[in-house]
Amino acid sequence: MIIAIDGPAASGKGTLARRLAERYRLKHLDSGVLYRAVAQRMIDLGLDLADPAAAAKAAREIDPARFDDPALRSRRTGEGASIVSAVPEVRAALLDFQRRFAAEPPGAVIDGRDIGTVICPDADVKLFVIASPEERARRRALELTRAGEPVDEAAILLDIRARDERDMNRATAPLKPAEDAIRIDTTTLDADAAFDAAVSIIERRMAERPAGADAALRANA
Ligand SMILES: Nc1ncnc2c1ncn2[C@@H]1O[C@H](COP(=O)(O)OP(=O)(O)O)[C@@H](O)[C@H]1O
Ligand SMILES: Nc1ccn([C@@H]2O[C@H](COP(=O)(O)OP(=O)(O)O)[C@@H](O)[C@H]2O)c(=O)n1
Repeated sequence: MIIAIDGPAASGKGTLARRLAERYRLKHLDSGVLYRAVAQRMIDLGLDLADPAAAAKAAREIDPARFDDPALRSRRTGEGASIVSAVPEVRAALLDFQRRFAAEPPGAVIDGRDIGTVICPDADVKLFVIASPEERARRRALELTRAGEPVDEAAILLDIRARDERDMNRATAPLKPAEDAIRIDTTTLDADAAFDAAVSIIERRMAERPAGADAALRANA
């Protein structure tokens, strides 16, 4: 069973993905961490984030052991991730890792920008999670402040809008819903309500499928 969750920055994808992975006992991958790791490596080495060749090299050198590094969650690294993620060679270098992760049993919940469209086009369920830019800026500002990086919400809103623009308009794997994705607007939903909405979509999808197709998932849930 593969659940693909895409959507813009701070829409609540990761929170939802973690909870769904727990509920259905699937593995979880926050694919954004891969792009953040590329940007962080470049920042650590003092490289120019706008240099595509350097970004492609950094993408081949990232170390999964560092994915938990809190530095990856910083505002600067998130911005950097959005810049390096537009480089086709960076995306190509990170493709295998994600496909292998998805293919390993018992299946996975993966969140990002292109999971339902490029990484796992055959995912069993595709969700596209959105929220208004203002609400996303409020959430991200709160999150960064709690993590010890006090920020100005107005500046975060500008970051979010710039990131949406870059992510939606790049030539390779732009942020967009897959044709068969189901949207969840979390602007007025708290994390529990977003989770309930997702579970009912997944249960409905399972009920529509031929008997036995989701036996493993039912057994896990
Ligand atoms: N439905 C929600 N309502 C309010 N806050 C949320 C909701 N979902 C997530 N959050 C909070 O918003 C921030 C961004 O959520 P996250 O799941 O990391 O988003 P994304 O993975 O889309 O960037 C986190 O601090 C998280 O706790
Ligand atoms: N599957 C993905 C995941 C992230 N990304 C890029 O990586 C950046 C950081 O992703 P993220 O998911 O960690 O960002 P947030 O949504 O948590 O702010 C995004 O702005 C995208 O540009 C991507 O291009 N494709």
